[in-house]
Order: sequence, then structure tokens, then C-alpha cells
Amino acid sequence: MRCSIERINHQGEGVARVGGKVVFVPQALPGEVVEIVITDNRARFARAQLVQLLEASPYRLTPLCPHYYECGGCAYQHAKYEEELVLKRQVVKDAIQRIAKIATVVEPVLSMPEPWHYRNKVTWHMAATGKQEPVLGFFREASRQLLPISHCRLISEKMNCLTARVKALLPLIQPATGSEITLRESSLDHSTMLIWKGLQGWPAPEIWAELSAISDSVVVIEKNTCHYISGPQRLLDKLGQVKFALSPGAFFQVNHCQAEEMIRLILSLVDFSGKTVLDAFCGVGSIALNLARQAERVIGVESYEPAIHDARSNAIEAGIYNVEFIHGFCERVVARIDEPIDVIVLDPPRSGCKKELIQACSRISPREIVYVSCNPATLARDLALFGQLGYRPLLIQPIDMFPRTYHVETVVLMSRVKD
Ligand SMILES: C[S@@+](CC[C@H](N)C(=O)[O-])C[C@H]1O[C@@H](n2cnc3c(N)ncnc32)[C@H](O)[C@@H]1O
Repeated sequence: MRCSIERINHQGEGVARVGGKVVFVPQALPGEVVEIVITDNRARFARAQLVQLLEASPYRLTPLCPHYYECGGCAYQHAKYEEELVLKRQVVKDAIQRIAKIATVVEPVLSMPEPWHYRNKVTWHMAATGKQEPVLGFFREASRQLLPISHCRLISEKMNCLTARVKALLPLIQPATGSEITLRESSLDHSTMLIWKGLQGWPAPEIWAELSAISDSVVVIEKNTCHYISGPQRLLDKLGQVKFALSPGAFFQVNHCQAEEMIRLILSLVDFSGKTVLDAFCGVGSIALNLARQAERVIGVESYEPAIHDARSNAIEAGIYNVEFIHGFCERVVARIDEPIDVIVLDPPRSGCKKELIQACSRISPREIVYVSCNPATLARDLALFGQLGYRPLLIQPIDMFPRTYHVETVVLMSRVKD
């Protein structure tokens, strides 16, 4: 069946219309004419496989990664980077118009100078395969099926080398199916941390010796408990003007170069001097501590306890004393805040903010809200509610935090409509 690709969806898939039905075609670009076969036919939409490219987009590229068409990680390797940025801007704009019903300007996406090898963290899934050697890789597109991979163009060459060494140890390690090894690399001194989850029994001492020779520190996480095998218990990194010690499970932006851009952007959007700022979903304090140098006072809220401990010690190490870090769920903690707040920064996970949190923010009634989102759909949903409560977006700035994948970060500055 032949069709024309009209646009892109939020997962970077081409969207066509066949006999009135919407059809999603992975790896197809707007303007292309393609031959497809339907692979999944539902009542309201269908999914298809691209079998032949009849008219190619001028932005089409041959993917560099040999695993691209099977791996669930990247979504834009078949497009030139300039086109990826145009399409991501459109995805953000579509979500805000369709879900939030706000017709507004979305700024061009802040691009990365070199959109490869940017990730400072990678999680390899592992499986035991009976008589054959155990394997390590990523999950296939939209499945939990493991695709063996030994090199990824999104992580640094150092992490690719460490991965090769871990892979060589798999016959000795004999990992359980479902276990995973995460590698994290510091952008400050390039030290590394290896985190192993899902052990099957406690490994022999020689396995620890081998892993400790690969990574500067080795940690096992079992049932939410960290066992520190060797090396420092925290990875030391830097963002903006502040150094951060990171617990093995604590969130830290994966793209250091673009995270620096994001911090610079937030600092340029609002004049924080003399203001009290609430940083909801503060993690180890990466935004809060960078703002604290300008603001009068910053309150951070975070539910992951090790991250809040990191945030407190990061503040002390940096000599920053005008911050307070509160452990708890934002939905509950923010509802109890009874002091005046001038600016709220929200940086929630992909699920966005719960309704009660947005209502609590509106009750606090700050003049400005900075919303950092990694999911345009939940961002748009939340902007709609903020709109009903009297906030309107002044600037919507996407940042390409995850080049070659369909993910896009967006920073929105909102202001209160009435005083
Ligand atoms: C996207 S990260 C942002 C972290 C931080 N702002 C940064 O840039 O490093 C979201 C953070 O929110 C935390 N979190 C998730 N749900 C939460 C909730 N309901 N209340 C408080 N923190 C939450 C996570 O543990 C994570 O650290």
C-alpha cells in the first residue's frame, strides 16, 4: 500500500492517512512517499512497516548505528540533525496547541554542537541464554526482548570501552535474566561508577576484583539497599558553578553540555535576586544550588531520600547556606508551605505534575513559575490547568537534551496574569 507522510508524531514516527484512518510509520519522514504494510490494525489507528521508499525526503540520512532499525533507543538517526530539530519543535507546538489549546510561539530548539556521545549514563540489560553465552544489550523497540549490543553512539567512547570489558566478563559473571548494569561517568574528572542490580546469589571475590579493575567504583543495589563494593560511594560531577556528589540511584541530567545550557537559560529568564524560590523535584539540588547564588533563599523538595542527603551535603561543600532541602512528596510538602514564595521551579518526571500540586502552586501564587519538562504531552496538560488558574506562558523553549531519540526537554516561563 502506498501513502504520503504528512507529519511526525511525538515518538518521531511518520503519520499518514489511509482511507481516513491514521497510520503510524516508524522511520518515515514528512514529505516522503512510501510503500507500507499494516502490522497492527486497530479501530482508530493502524501501525505499519515501511517496506519501500518511493520518494525520499531531502533530509533523509543513512543511520550510522547498525542496530538502529531494531533498537528502541534512537528515533531520528534516519534524519539530518537540522530536520530532527525542526520536527521536535513541531512536536512541542502540536502538543501545546492540541492538548493545552494555547496558540503560542514555540522557540527553535536549542541544539547541541555535536549530537553524539553525550550520555553520561547507560543501563545495559542482561540475560542468561541457556547453553550460549549470556548477553548484554538494550530492549528492542516497544518490547522487553533483549537486543545484543556492544557499542552505542549516544554514550562516550570511554563508556563504550568499559562496556566491552564488562561484556568480556559475562561468562564469569553469569548474570541473571532481568539483571542490569548501569555505568555513570563524571563530566568533571571522567571517573566512573558501575551499579549492578538484580544479583542471583553473592558473586565470588574474583568477580568483584575484575569489576573493580574496570570502574573507579562498584556498587550493588539490592532491594533499594546499596552495597558499596569498592571505590568512592558518590560520583563527583559539576553543573553550572556547583560541584555535586551523586548517590548511585540519584537523578542527574544525562547530557552535561545541554544541562549547562538549561541552567544558563533558567538564570537568564528570571531575576532571582532578593527572591524566595521553591525548587520542586530538586534531586541533588542541581537547579536549586545554582539559583541560590542569586536568590535570597531557596527551598528544595525531593522524594528520593539519598538525593536529598546529597543536596544537603552538596550545599555545605559549596558553602551555600541560604537553602533548605525538604524530603517528601511535592504534592504534600508544597501544600503545607505557608511562607511567601516569589518563584516556583518545577522539574517533574515524565508523568508531569499532579493536579493537587498545581493547585498548591496556584494557592502560593508566585509571580513566576519555571516549568522544566521532559514530556511535551504532560507539559501541555499541566499548562492547561495552570492557564485555568491564572498563569500564562511567556516563553516556551525546547532544548535538545536527548539528540537522535524522540525525547525533548522544554523550559517554560509562566507568569501570573493578575496581581
Ligand atoms: C526530572 S528529575 C529532576 C531533578 C533535578 N531538578 C535535576 O535537574 O537534577 C525529577 C526528580 O523528582 C523526584 N520525584 C519524583 N516524583 C516526586 C514527587 N512526587 N515528589 C518529590 N520528588 C519527586 C525524582 O526522584 C527526581 O529526582
